[in-house]
Amino acid sequence: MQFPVEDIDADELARREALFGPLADTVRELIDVTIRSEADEDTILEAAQRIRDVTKRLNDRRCEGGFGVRFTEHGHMMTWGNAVSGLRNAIAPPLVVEQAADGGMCSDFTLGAAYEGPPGLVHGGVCALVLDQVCGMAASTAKPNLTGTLSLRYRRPTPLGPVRARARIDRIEGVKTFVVGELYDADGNVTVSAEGVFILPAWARGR
Ligand SMILES: CCCCCCCCCC(=O)SCCNC(=O)CCNC(=O)[C@H](O)C(C)(C)COP(=O)(O)OP(=O)(O)OC[C@H]1O[C@@H](n2cnc3c(N)ncnc32)[C@H](O)[C@@H]1OP(=O)(O)O
Repeated sequence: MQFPVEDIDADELARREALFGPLADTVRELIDVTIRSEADEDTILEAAQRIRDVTKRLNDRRCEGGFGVRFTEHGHMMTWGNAVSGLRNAIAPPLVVEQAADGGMCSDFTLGAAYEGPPGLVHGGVCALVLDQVCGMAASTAKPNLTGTLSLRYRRPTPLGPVRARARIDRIEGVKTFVVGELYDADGNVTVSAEGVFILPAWARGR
């Protein structure tokens, strides 16, 4: 696994964040309105053509593969392509994950129409996606741990709208970190609970 280091200082980092963050925000809005627009046919056809045109321009220069996990020379980690929290990923809700008072991880975010499964409810796979990330981050504060096993119990439906995710380490046994996590709806009810085993992979041991 490669973790490239980019030769950029704090000002250049801030410039790139201010450039690419709003682009992803705009595309995220576009995804939402693509699902929900009731505009007339001409408007939809024109929009599709204009989006094709600008996509072609953006495609002129791009990196190969995914964005990856990159670092600045000062050790700032850029996970900008991450499916859950990536600054440049319009598919990401995106989650801002913070350290909670209990030492675990916590995030408050909103899941709109793009994350729907049953009508008005968050897709079960999206619940798993979010919990994998937040549990993985709780497990990885010191070292990078990958998901080995993630078990979920869907206790009640998760309505689209404001959602909270929490996760904390339950125990550590050798290279295995056991994590528990939950999703909560806007009323504070637990909708999904998770138990995960996160593993320090063989290639990262001793580093
Ligand atoms: C850097 C920033 C991080 C931010 C967090 C991001 C969160 C995102 C989380 C993810 O999405 S990670 C991506 C999804 N996960 C993967 O792609 C993992 C794919 N699987 C692997 O790479 C390897 O199978 C794995 C690293 C999980 C284990 O391989 P190893 O060769 O390191 O395991 P090894 O055979 O040495 O076993 C070590 C211990 O783990 C146990 N183990 C291995 N695989 C397991 C498994 N799948 N589930 C539970 N336990 C497992 C194994 O029994 C053993 O237990 P003991 O120490 O008690 O003997």
